[in-house]
Amino acid sequence: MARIDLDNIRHAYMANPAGDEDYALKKVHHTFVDGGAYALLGPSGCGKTTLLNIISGLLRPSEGQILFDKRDVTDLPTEARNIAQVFQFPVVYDTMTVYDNLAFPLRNRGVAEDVVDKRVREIITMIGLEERARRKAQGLTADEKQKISLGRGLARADVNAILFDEPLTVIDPHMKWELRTQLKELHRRFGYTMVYVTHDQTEALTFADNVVVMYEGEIVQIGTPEELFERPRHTFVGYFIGSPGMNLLPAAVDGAMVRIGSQTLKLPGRAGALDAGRVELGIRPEFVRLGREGMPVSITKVEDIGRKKIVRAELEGETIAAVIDEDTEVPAEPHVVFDPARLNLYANSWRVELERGA
Ligand SMILES: Nc1ncnc2c1ncn2[C@@H]1O[C@H](COP(=O)(O)OP(=O)(O)OP(=O)(O)O)[C@@H](O)[C@H]1O
Repeated sequence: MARIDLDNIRHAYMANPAGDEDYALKKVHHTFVDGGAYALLGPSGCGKTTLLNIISGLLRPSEGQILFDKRDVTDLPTEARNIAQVFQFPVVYDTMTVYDNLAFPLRNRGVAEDVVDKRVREIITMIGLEERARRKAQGLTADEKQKISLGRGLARADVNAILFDEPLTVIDPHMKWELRTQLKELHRRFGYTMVYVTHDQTEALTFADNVVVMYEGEIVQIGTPEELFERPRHTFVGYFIGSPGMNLLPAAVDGAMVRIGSQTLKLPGRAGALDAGRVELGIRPEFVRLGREGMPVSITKVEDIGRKKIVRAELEGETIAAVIDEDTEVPAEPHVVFDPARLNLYANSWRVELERGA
């Protein structure tokens, strides 16, 4: 498998792009390490497929270079990049059996038949199609056909990378979970470099060690699920990851103190000089404590979500959410306290590193 370097990539679909807004990818400069499992996560239109197509060679970037193990492949077509791809909808040979479909990429490379057989049997078990092995793909359900596509993508161990573009869209919800778990297990066993496009945060967070969050043509953060939860680098990551997303409140900051409306709180460190612009305080709903002390709020809604409750409230004219245990009582005169260690500060949407020990 290979390390993939995206070296100052930009892409515009239009001729003669002028400003940043004309680029579907504004600037991407990142490395996918050899053997890493990455999920590209973001809302529709943020540039995930564009980036994946640049890696696979379906698209040549307007600017920048793409390197596989430090070798420039920017001008190489897909066939010359030695990658496996799994798309959103099944790509199978209807007249071939399930077994032959899975064997195809291996036989194509002249792999010995006994090796082919061992590998195909392994994959057929993984995708749960043992009983269909000798049947023609024609007549199988869309779900089963997509499992074959997925299996074909995993058949060869000598590819540089395996790229997945929303591969589980047509798979039923229960099987989705199972296939995701198996993909993760295969990654652990064989150390593939995998890039997996999805707009579903559960899918991204359960599949990948590293989640690449994209927003408006940029990578705003690459991190483990924990990092994205605890230290979102950008306000978009804060509210896109998590359910409900991070509370973001307009704020004014002075050293280690931050003001929201008439309330003043202490930050876990000092903020250096900030450029003028929008300053926001971020706190995850899980770290908002509801009780009789702290900042007064008025409650607008309480939703039961099983073992927890989501409380929606107004604080200093802003709407916030708190996630509390189901048996926590909502007091008559409610107040909230923010866990000071969990406060994040944002200037113009980007996280401000606080100077600790101040
Ligand atoms: N062939 C194309 N020609 C012109 N514009 C395009 C083309 N393909 C994509 N775009 C535009 O580029 C931007 C990024 O699209 P892209 O398909 O990469 O996003 P995405 O994150 O994969 O979205 P989705 O999840 O909906 O597939 C969008 O504004 C889209 O309209």
